[in-house]
Amino acid sequence: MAKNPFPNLIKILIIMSNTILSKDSGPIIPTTPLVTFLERVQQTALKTYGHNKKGFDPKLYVDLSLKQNLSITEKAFDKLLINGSVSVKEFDEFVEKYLGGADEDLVYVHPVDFVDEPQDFLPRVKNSEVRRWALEVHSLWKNLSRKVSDRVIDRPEFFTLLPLKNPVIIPGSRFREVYYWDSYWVIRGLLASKMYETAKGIVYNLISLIDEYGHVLNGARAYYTNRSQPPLLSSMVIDIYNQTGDKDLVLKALPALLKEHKFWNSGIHKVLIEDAEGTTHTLSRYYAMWNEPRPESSTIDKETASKLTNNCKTQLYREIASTAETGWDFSTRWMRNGPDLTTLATTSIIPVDLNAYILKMELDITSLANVIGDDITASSFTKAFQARKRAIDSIFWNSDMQQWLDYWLSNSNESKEVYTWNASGQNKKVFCSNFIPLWIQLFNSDVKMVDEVVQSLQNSGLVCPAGIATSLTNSGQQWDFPNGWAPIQHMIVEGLVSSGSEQARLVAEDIAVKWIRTNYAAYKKTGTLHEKYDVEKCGDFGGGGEYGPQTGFGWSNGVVLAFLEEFGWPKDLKLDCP
Ligand SMILES: OC[C@H]1O[C@H](O[C@H]2O[C@H](CO)[C@@H](O)[C@H](O)[C@H]2O)[C@H](O)[C@@H](O)[C@@H]1O
Repeated sequence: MAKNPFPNLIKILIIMSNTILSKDSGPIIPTTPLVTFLERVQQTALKTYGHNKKGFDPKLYVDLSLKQNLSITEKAFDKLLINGSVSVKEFDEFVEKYLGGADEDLVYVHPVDFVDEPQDFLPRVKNSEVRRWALEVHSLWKNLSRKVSDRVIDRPEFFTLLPLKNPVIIPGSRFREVYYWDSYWVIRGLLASKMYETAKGIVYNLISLIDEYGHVLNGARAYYTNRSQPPLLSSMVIDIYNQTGDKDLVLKALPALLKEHKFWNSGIHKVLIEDAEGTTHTLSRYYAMWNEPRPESSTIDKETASKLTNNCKTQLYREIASTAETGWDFSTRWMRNGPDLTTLATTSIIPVDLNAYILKMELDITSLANVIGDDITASSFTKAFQARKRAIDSIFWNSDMQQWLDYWLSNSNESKEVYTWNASGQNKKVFCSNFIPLWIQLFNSDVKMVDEVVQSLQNSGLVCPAGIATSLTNSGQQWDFPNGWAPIQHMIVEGLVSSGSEQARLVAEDIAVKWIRTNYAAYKKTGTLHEKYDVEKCGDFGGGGEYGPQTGFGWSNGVVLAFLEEFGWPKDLKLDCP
């Protein structure tokens, strides 16, 4: 990674954070003075524009940069606010004079390995219309490719963007920086596009974040240092290795993956739970190191918490940030009383998908250690994945429902070091995450069992004309029906394919076709793939996301290309929705 904007400060603050305990007794990683200042600008913008500014996006303000030193800028800002409020004209003039635009820190870069038609591109796609469209999707990588501008490298303290060394692929729209778990599907697509250098560069960037912060950040911004996102780095590394055979990547990635594994299996992320047979298991949960409003959504979080007491506010802010760590921000999946956002209880849940991802990480670390002949690591991680397999079977599996269910930790257990499993702790509500273990060979090698789980998926109501929905609850939240529509269905599909069950493969292909068609419909309407869809009607998507029209969505590109690579396209099938 390039120069650290705050040389030793971040390290000192992280060390201090281990000892600072807030009222809700979790650790905190303090944010930077620049983020705190820009949050003030954000609050003032909302107050100044009021409801006159359509589509007010709080994130825009913490993505602005400084034109001169923070102290000079803050002085000018304080002077502006001397009477408590400011006119729209004065505020606009201040922003113009002192702050740089939100899109000036990452600049366009042509990906070095992009060619219009890669050799051996999607060999299974024979249908000429689909091939033409797939090449257009492939060319969308160019729209989403960025590198950190020279100004950020020269003056990192003026920016909230973190100075990553290699180019990145961004999700698009208001998400102007690289994101952790989005990068997994982006890389799957880049591999289909044969863009190996771009894919490796992204992985090296994520590794540099582990070197610097001990975990992969939610995204590459100073305000994301206090949380991670679903841990999929090992999957990115193994997928790239399987296609390129690059051992150097493995050598560089392995130490970082070991550090990341520790992050998810120690401190607040680690949970001990004793099952019905008296065996104690170690599992992991999401838990952000933050208990204030998320800087990028501060005005929204304050509004959400406005009716609570101060103690409850602190707790809610922790839950909100922890939910952002899940990647599913927000969903009734994390609420005690959906759709009431103030009842978020993410830190009290042991999630199925997180533990499946960590088991996958353990399997990947074992394989990667074998590649470089590190027998000690391979053998200790073999034990680790076997133990987590037993834990997942014991804590999450529900044989009546034939799926794996999130486990809710009971309040009455809170003061104990080891929680006690109780059948009533399993959340019986259906989410697509209940089927994520299928992605992993240890859970998909028994064809009879896979067929039963597939049956339960098909009966669940989650399989819609647009693919697999995230939940069955219509809460208005982004990760609930009918908005919730997750790229993680790619993992379910991949698991069904690798199970070897004929029936499962047919179901997988059907889901992939639905998903591709929906994205095609979105593309025809907007010239880009879309983040959100109406799961009830293939292709009739709802409204262009929360914050206006999208300009691309990296993970959708990735999943479309990965599905086309696996299944090709049936010759006479139409791309349009039926
Ligand atoms: O700005 C609010 C939140 O935005 C992000 O979450 C959403 O977009 C991400 C980028 O595509 C995606 O990874 C995530 O799953 C989405 O819910 C961000 O990750 C949150 O931390 C942030 O608070």
